[in-house]
Amino acid sequence: MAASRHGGYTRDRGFYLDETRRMPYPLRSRYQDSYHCRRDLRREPNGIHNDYRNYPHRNHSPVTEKGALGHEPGELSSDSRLDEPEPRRDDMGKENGVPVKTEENLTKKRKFSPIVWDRNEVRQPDVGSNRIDETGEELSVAGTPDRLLSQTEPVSIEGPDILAVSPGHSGMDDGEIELGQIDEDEDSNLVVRTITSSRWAEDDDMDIIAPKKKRSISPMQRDPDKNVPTPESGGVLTDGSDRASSRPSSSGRGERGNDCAVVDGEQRAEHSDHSSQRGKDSEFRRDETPESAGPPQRRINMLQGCRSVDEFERLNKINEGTYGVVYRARDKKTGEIVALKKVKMEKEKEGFPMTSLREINILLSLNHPSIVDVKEVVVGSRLDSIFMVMEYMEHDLKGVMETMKQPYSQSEAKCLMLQLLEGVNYLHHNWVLHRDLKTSNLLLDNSGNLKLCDFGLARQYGSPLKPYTPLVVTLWYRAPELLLGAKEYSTAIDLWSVGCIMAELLTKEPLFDGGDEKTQLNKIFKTLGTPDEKSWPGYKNLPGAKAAFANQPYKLRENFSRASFSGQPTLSDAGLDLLNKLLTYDPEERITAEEALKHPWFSELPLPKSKDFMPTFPAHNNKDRTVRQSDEEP
Ligand SMILES: Nc1ncnc2c1ncn2[C@@H]1O[C@H](COP(=O)(O)OP(=O)(O)OP(=O)(O)O)[C@@H](O)[C@H]1O
Repeated sequence: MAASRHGGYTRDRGFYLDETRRMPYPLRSRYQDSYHCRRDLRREPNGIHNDYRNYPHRNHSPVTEKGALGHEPGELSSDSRLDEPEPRRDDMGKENGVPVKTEENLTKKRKFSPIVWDRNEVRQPDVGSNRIDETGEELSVAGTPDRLLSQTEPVSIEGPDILAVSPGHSGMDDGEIELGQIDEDEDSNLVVRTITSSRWAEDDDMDIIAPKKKRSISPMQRDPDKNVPTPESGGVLTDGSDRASSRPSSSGRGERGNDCAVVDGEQRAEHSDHSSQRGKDSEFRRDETPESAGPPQRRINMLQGCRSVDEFERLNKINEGTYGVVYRARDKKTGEIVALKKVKMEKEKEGFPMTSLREINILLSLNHPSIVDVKEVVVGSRLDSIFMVMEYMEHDLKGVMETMKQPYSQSEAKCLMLQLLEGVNYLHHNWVLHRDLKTSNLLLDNSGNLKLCDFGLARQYGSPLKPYTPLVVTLWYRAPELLLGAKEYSTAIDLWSVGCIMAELLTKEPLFDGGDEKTQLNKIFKTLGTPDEKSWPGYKNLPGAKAAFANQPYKLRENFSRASFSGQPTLSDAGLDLLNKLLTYDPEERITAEEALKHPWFSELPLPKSKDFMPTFPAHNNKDRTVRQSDEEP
């Protein structure tokens, strides 16, 4: 496969990255110390990557007279973004001795993100049989042969070691979180990984989590050609020193303990302080995002010592999705209102559902204001059910838009889009594809915060590459490459969904609301024009492109031609440009989240509305009513 804008993998060179920015933070910090370090990485004295200076708001000129330039109430003032003292820059273009991103080296930077592709041939192990691992220990393999391909395939949880989840990293790949999963390395050696062999798990931690069965696999699986650790190869931890340095901050994070959820109080406090501070600030400041602080290091022993769900008073059912029922609940001890997502287990005969395990692991490893926070995992009173305790958000975007009379204005849409893109950018920088971005998976609170939820389809990606199903992403938000059966896909699929969401914010109508895949494609082509080899090189080779589609012209502009409620155009030319870039057919050419955040639409008038001035909505269905057992389990 040739080099790609969104990633690269060749048989000869294996998976390669041109920039360490695509690596999970611990990986990145390690690489920044090595010769792989890129010139354009800004590195703070504490080793944390920080690229806030490229935040779009920083580039536009100050507005001196608020309101005179047509600001809507609550729009961000440019002045406030220029308050921070500029660091000293020396002759070599370094700030405080650190190379700095400049327009020049930014444009030179190659844009790579790892690509995910399907492999047609997957050698499957004898499932159900036991295997001998490298240590000579017999390992039991649970699950079914096609579990690597299945999103919903449950795996059995067996033994004390696999009750432990060590999610304190951004780079948990399936090989690590899927218990008892067989992984296939480049040399076709089958390796059984357990959760405790996560690349962030330290030996001593493993002793605590799994004192009886310590299964060792090589913690550093390297790309065979480049000798480079990759997310899916599970490699970061080569030795103790690497381990130490791979953690963005070792201070107090991931302290071991016997509690179910060992969350460092200081870090948690930092996060909530941070969130509330962000709520107060009327601007987005890239330098404040926890992205720069790296993912938290948390460790959960899922069943041992977990709090019981009885410690929460269930107030009302919020919603029921495919994978779980979500309740609003009150922590009896602290009085805190939380969301409890009950993991659906009824249909799972063979153990804990994979999607839920994946969601819990991924959410626990992430830490960003635009990603819903999972506080802990609790168990049902009969120990037969699992609940995720999440921060409570009053609304989801889908519900809110159903009640709105008018669509969001441009400045409101910009406020939401920035938060959405920040979240997606954070995910992609941490090698996570969400794969199910849609309005019902975007939570809103009455302080103007937007957060991504539902990571049931999310997964880590990287190398060695594994087969991923194209049947991801709810139809309306599904990228054309998935609809046309592309065998490889990457971060670009999430950006397509973001484009659909952007259009929906501004029109209040789903952009492409097909009832089946063919209709969905037809609706896309009707608006964006039918793709061809010129607009999308390689299009003709896609399995679905063999079908004859009528030749349609491009007419996206028409969707936004009418004036908005406020008399302004629903979408400016710059806004249309961003939308076009998000809805670009060729995934290689589709804009990345990082690029989108710098798009001029965000810095032109009307400026993004401050969160403080975003519309609020009455909480629906929130009349406190304790949910009885009969409500919960019919
Ligand atoms: N933390 C939260 N606070 C408030 N409401 C929430 C929260 N998490 C989820 N919800 C509500 O529950 C709904 C379903 O949640 P979620 O999408 O996580 O479940 P799911 O079973 O994975 O859904 P899906 O069928 O979309 O896959 C959301 O659309 C939202 O309305």
